[in-house]
Amino acid sequence: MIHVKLASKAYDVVIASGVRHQVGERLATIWQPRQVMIVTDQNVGPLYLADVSASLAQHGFTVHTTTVPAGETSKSLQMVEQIVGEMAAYGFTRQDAIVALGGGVVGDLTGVIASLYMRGIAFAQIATSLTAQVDASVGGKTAVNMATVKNIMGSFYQPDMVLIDPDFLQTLSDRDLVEGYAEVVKTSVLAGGDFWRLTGDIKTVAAIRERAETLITKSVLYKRDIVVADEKEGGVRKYLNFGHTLGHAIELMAHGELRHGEAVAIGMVAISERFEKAGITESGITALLRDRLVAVGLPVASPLIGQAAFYDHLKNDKKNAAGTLQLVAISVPGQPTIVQKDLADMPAFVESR
Ligand SMILES: NC(=O)c1ccc[n+]([C@@H]2O[C@H](COP(=O)([O-])OP(=O)(O)OC[C@H]3O[C@@H](n4cnc5c(N)ncnc54)[C@H](O)[C@@H]3O)[C@@H](O)[C@H]2O)c1
Ligand SMILES: O=C(O)C(=O)C[C@@H](O)[C@H](O)[C@H](O)COP(=O)(O)O
Ligand SMILES: [Zn+2]
Repeated sequence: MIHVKLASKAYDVVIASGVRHQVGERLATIWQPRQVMIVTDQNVGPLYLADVSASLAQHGFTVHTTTVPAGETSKSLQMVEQIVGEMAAYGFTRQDAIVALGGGVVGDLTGVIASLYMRGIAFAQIATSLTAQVDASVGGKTAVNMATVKNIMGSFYQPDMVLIDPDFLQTLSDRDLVEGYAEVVKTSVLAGGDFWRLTGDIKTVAAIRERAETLITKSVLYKRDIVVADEKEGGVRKYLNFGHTLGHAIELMAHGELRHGEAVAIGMVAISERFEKAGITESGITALLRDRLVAVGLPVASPLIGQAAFYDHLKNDKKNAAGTLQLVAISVPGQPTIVQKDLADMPAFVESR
């Protein structure tokens, strides 16, 4: 159990094999009986929705469910409106609750609805993908997309509880597992030390599966400490965006061909390469980073980088202030830093490797 204690709110992240069968009893420790809307997707629902619904019903909750199409397109305002409409039709009030059962897409979407419905209702995350378990379910970033801008609408809205069962990963495809592992590598290079050494030992997809619980725990602990220090990304939380400024541009330009973590893998290597050339990242770090990603089959390059549309997307980065981007660089593993760069200078910087 990892406790997240923020100024405004505190909650537990429970990481335990089998916790997927205890959803009702866990949530009954923090919530009175009430209506609960479970949001899931078309892949996760058939596998786990019946069990989770039954567990909640056994503990006195009145359960409703809604299932969205799997994939990034469900992170839309239209989906928010549809589910808010369903909740209103069931008579959900401020005393009721919403539960995300799925990966990062379902978690981000459900978080937006939780923060908007009657200006905010109780919210829990049951994280089923590696991305959700190591990153998305913790820290309260919620968001939906426009076709041309990633995560453009959202909020900081913390869950009341996060349940992470590593056994969910048994049904996750290798591609989706490896995508989540990109965020693990991100966190390990930010953290340095033992965590960075651990990802250096992982050479196969099987090894990710074998070490999943350790990787989840280390990732959540690191993210917890960052979020507690800086909930709303005024300072150190920006580090969690390593690889994302370029990664989000690549993800959008790939029109669904690349998963979030795959684009972040490309983004991390691209930015690290440029900062190494500029002498900000110690020589040799990019190769170490690239090797870890390549070992498990992640992409590390893309012809999309440097195309005209690529520079257009950079201006939508949330770390853009008055035309100056704040880019995350790694000096050495364990020592991230922010480097300011004018948007106008980005083409030269990107061409500089
Ligand atoms: N809020 C945050 O801090 C944060 C952090 C990282 C990523 N994200 C967001 O998360 C999203 C990516 O998350 P994701 O990689 O989980 O994508 P996803 O939610 O689309 O899940 C990936 C695929 O795996 C399936 N799936 C999930 N769990 C499964 C299971 N146990 N068994 C079988 N199939 C399963 C899903 O149906 C989907 O097809 C992106 O939108 C990204 O922007 C948010
Ligand atoms: O929790 C955070 O803070 C992160 O930046 C985690 C990222 O992995 C995640 O992809 C996040 O959604 C990116 O947020 P954005 O602010 O760049 O939209
Ligand atoms: Zn991410």
